[in-house]
Amino acid sequence: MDTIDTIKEQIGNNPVLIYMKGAPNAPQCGFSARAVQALMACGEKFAYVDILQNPDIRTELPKYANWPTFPQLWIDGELVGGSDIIAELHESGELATMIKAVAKG
Ligand SMILES: N[C@@H](CCC(=O)N[C@@H](CS)C(=O)NCC(=O)O)C(=O)O
Repeated sequence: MDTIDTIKEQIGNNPVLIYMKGAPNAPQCGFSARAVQALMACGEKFAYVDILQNPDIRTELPKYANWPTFPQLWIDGELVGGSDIIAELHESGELATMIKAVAKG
């Protein structure tokens, strides 16, 4: 499978998905750490892809998403944004609402 197909499958199969550096319990970048903390605070399950372990995705996703950096949060197949947007949505309470809506189908 080529990298873009892999990305499409990941985004399509996981209602809440974060592309990040490292893992949620061991983030390898402050931006990823901040983003994943906000996600964990919402209390729902989410999927992640460690782009440091997947260099092809690190190269291809920014072009596919038209978003240059990581982390990237995808909810219900749509790009939400990076750590700045995630932090804003978390502070306003919208992040939990968005995630709970998807988690409950
Ligand atoms: N303001 C950005 C900061 C994210 C950022 O600058 N990420 C950098 C450093 S982790 C990045 O992904 N660079 C490209 C790369 O490392 O492939 C956000 O809101 O997410």
